[in-house]
Parts: sequence; structure tokens; C-alpha cells
Amino acid sequence: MTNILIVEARFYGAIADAQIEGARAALSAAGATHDVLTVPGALEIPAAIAFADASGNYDGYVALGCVIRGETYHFEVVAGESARAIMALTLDGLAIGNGILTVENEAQAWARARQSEKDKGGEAAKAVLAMIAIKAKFG
Ligand SMILES: Nc1c(NC[C@H](O)[C@H](O)[C@H](O)CO)[nH]c(=O)[nH]c1=O
Ligand SMILES: CC(=O)[C@@H](O)COP(=O)(O)O
Repeated sequence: MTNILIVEARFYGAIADAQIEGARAALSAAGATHDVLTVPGALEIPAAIAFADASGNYDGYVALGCVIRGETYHFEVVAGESARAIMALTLDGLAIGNGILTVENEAQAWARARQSEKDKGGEAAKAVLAMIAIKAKFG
């Protein structure tokens, strides 16, 4: 049984609630089990995944969060560094679906958070399941 850890950054709680619905629906449809771990913000997601991976309990991870541009360069730091660190973990052999939204405003976030044609949470869940299969194919 494939077991996934969803690591959700709840910086924007209502958006996080919508995102996780799509991820959960996709994982359930695929017959995968999952746990949920909550972190404060997107910058904490990569370390939380690394910490959890040490347990050996998970076949893969779904990263969920929402980074909305503000007035300062901090958007680039949070959006860029969370993505870079997640990519580094994948290159270390972890299967991770990155569903962290990096958007200009809340409207763009909502258009991608709910289960709709732009369901990034569901997309990230499907991506990690695909990568688990690819990883298994090559041993
Ligand atoms: N501005 C956003 C943040 N900022 C917080 C950081 O992610 C981090 O928690 C803090 O710097 C402490 O280490 N996080 C988001 O997820 N989304 C944002 O829009
Ligand atoms: C992405 C962020 O860190 C952002 O929400 C912070 O807003 P600001 O750049 O106005 O401090």
C-alpha cells in the first residue's frame, strides 16, 4: 500500500483547506493512504519532508502551500527557496509532488486551490504517485 505524507503550509489557512481537498481526493482515488503534517510556511516544507523521510514511513510526499507576492523581495525568497529545496530533495531520490502556489494575489490562488481544472493539489498528488512508479521501475 502506497503511503504518502502531505506537508501543508498553513500560511493562508482557508486556501490550505481547499488545496488539501484536491490532494486527498487524488490520493484516495489511487488507493493510496496518507498522513498530513502542518508547518507554518512554505519555507518549512523542505525540512519537514527531510525530517519525516528519516522515519522510513512514506513512499512520497505532497508539498502544499500558497505564496502570495507582497511588497518586498521576500516573495522571491519564499517561492524560490522552497521550490529549490524541494527540487534538491527530489534529486536526492525522494518522490515529491510540489503543489505550492506562487501567485500575485488571492484570486489567482483560489483559481488554483479548489478541485477544478487548475487543481494544483490534485496535480501534485498525481505527480508524486507517478514518480513513485518511475522510481520503482528503475529500482
Ligand atoms: N509570505 C509567505 C510565507 N512566509 C513565511 C515563510 O514561509 C516562513 O514561515 C517564515 O519565513 C519563517 O521561517 N509563507 C508562505 O507559505 N506564504 C507566504 O505568502
Ligand atoms: C511572500 C511573502 O513573504 C509576502 O507575503 C510578504 O509580504 P511583504 O513582502 O509585503 O512583507
